[in-house]
Amino acid sequence: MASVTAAGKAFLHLSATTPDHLPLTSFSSPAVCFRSSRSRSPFFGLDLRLRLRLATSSKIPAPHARSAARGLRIEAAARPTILVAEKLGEAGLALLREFANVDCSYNLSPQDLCSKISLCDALIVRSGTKVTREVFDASRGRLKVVGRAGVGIDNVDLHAATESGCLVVNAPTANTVAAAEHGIALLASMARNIAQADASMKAGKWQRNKYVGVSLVGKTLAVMGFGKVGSEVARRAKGLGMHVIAHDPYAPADRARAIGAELVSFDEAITTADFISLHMPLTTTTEKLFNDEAFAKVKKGVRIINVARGGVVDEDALVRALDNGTVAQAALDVFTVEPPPKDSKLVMHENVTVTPHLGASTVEAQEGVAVEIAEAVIGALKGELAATAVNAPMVPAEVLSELAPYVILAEKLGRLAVQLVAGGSGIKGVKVVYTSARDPDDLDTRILRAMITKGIIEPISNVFVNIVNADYTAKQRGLRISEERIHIDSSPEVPLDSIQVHLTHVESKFASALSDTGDITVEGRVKDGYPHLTLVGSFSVDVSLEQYVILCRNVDKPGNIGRVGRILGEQNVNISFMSVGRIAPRKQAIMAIGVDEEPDKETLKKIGESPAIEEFVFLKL
Ligand SMILES: NC(=O)c1ccc[n+]([C@@H]2O[C@H](COP(=O)([O-])OP(=O)(O)OC[C@H]3O[C@@H](n4cnc5c(N)ncnc54)[C@H](O)[C@@H]3O)[C@@H](O)[C@H]2O)c1
Ligand SMILES: O=C(O)[C@H](O)COP(=O)(O)O
Repeated sequence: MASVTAAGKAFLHLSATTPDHLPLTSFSSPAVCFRSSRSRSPFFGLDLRLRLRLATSSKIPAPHARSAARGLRIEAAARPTILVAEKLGEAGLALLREFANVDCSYNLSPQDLCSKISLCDALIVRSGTKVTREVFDASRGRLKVVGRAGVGIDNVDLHAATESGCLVVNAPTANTVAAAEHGIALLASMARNIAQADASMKAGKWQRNKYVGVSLVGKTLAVMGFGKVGSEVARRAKGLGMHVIAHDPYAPADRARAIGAELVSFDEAITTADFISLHMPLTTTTEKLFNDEAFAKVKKGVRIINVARGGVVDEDALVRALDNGTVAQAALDVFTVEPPPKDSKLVMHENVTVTPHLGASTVEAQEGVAVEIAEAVIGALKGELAATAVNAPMVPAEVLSELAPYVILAEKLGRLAVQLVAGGSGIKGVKVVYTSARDPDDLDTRILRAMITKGIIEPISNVFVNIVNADYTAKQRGLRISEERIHIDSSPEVPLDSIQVHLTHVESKFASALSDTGDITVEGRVKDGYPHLTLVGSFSVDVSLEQYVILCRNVDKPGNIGRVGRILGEQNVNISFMSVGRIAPRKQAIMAIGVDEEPDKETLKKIGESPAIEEFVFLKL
C-alpha cells in the first residue's frame, strides 16, 4: 500500500503481524550466535565458534559437518556423553539414554564437577548446581550444551558459556502450574499455621488457641507479576473466593480482566492487599523491591508469599517488618542465598513458613521438565537449535553481517522503550517503522523484529528471546507487533536509514517520550557503525546508545545543562555523550546524556530535585 508521510515522501506500507507459526526450516541452516555490545545476551563475535561446535555432532547435514571439520575436532562416530548432575524425571532420562551415554552423578562438589566435565558433551542441571566459568574452562572445549531443567538460569554463567561456544537451553513452561500450586499451598498453610501447628503437635503439645488462623475468603490478594505463574495463582485464588488485584507494568489489562483480576499500580497493590504473592523475575529493577521503603507502605499485618526469587525481597528488611508486626507472616520458597545460612533469622522466625525451593518439585512437573530439557539437549547435540536456546539467536551469516549494527540498535531501542512504560499501563501493541531505500524483498526484517522483541521482553521477564522463539514469545505475552516500511530515495547500499519503535497507547513514566498519537516513540539510526538514539517522543536528540542514558526534560535556558553536569561530575560519573533537543529556543528541551558509570540513587535524586528539571528517567541498555 502506498501512502504519504508527513514529510511528503511516498512510502510502502507493509504490515506484518506476528505469524502463528514461524517458518523454522528457513532458519535451520547454520546457527549463528552473536553478542551485543554490553547487554546480558550473547551476540556478535562468537557466531562461528558456537555454530561449528554444534556442527561437530554426528547427525548434522553434510555441508555443515564439512565446514566444521576444517576448524574443529570431529567426534562423529562416538555416542555423546551427557552428565545429569541433579535428579531428573525418568521419562527424560529414557530419552537421553536412547541417544547418549548418560552419567547420573548427583551432589557433585564443584571440584568433582570440574574433573568430570572434560569427558562430557552435555550437562543437565536444575537450580542447585553452579555452572561457573571454572566448569567451562575445565571442560576444555568438549562441553557443547548445558540444559537447565527449569526456568531460571541464574546458576549458569551465560557469558562464560557463550565464550566457550557452549549452547545453554532451558525448559521454561513445564513447571508453571507446579509453582502456582505451591504458591497457593503456602498461602493456605500460612493462613492456618499448618507448619507451626504440625511442629507443635509433634513436640507433644495441643495448642488450639495459639494457632487460630485467618480466613482467605473475601480477602485481597495482590499478585505481583502477572506472567505464567502469577496468572495461574490469580485464577486459583479467585476459586478460593479472594478478591484478586495484580501489579505488572507490562501485562495487558484485558488478560488480567479475563481472569477477574484488576491491574493496579505498585503502591495501590501493596497498600491495599491482605496477602501479597510475588511472581516477578529477579532483574535489576526488581532486586530488593520489597525493602524498608515498601514495607513502610503495606497494610499492617499483611502476609507475604514468595515463590519467585529470594533476591526480590530485602531479607533483613523483611525480618525487621516481621519483628515489628508490619508483616504478620511470610511463606517463602526461595532465598537470596540457597541454601540460606543455618542461623538465618528469617528462616528461624516463628512467623515464617519455609520450603527449600520446592515450587517446581512435583512428580508431574519434573517429568514434564525432564522431557522438555531432554528433547532440547538432544536436538542441540544433533546440531538443531531449540526454541528454548538461551544464548543463541540464529540467522544466516550473510544477513547478519550486513545487519549487525542495526541488530544492536533494534535491541537497544526495545530495551529503552520498555523502560519508559509507566507502571500499570501494560503493553499491547508495538509498531516498528523501518525507513529504508531498499525494496522490501531486499530487506529481511525478521531478525530486527526479533531483536526489538528481545529488547522489550528480556528486561521484564526470565524468558530468553531468540530468532526462533521471538514471534511465539511475543504472541504468548499478548504483544502484537506490526511492521511498516517507509521507502526513501537514498543509496540502497545502506540497508536502513532509521528504525522507530512505538509502544502504542501506553502511559509513560517520562511523558515527553509520548508522541502526538499518545505512543511511546523512540527512533534510532546507525552512525559510524554505532547505534544512536535520534528521537524521543517529538524531540530530536542524538546520543550514542551505550550502557546508560539519562533523559531529562527541562526549560531551555542557560545554566540548566551545566547544573546536571555538575551533579554528575561531583559523583565522578563520566558523561560520554550529551545532546539537547528542543521545541524552540528558550522553550522546553530534552537532554539526552550518556554516562559511563551507573549513578547512585542519591545522585539521581539530586538530578530529579534540581529546579531546572521537569522530569527525568535513568535507563540501562
Ligand atoms: N519456586 C520455584 O520453584 C519456581 C518455579 C517456577 C518459576 N519460578 C519463578 O517465578 C517467577 C515467575 O516466573 P514466570 O514463569 O511466571 O515468569 P514470566 O516471565 O511468565 O512472568 C513474570 C512477570 O513478571 C512481570 N514483571 C517484570 N517486572 C516486573 C515488576 N517490576 N513488577 C511487577 N511485575 C513485573 C513480567 O511482565 C511478567 O509478566 C520467576 O522469578 C521464576 O524464576 C519459581
Ligand atoms: O527456575 C525454576 O524453574 C524454578 O525455580 C525451579 O527450580 P528447580 O528446578 O531447581 O526446582
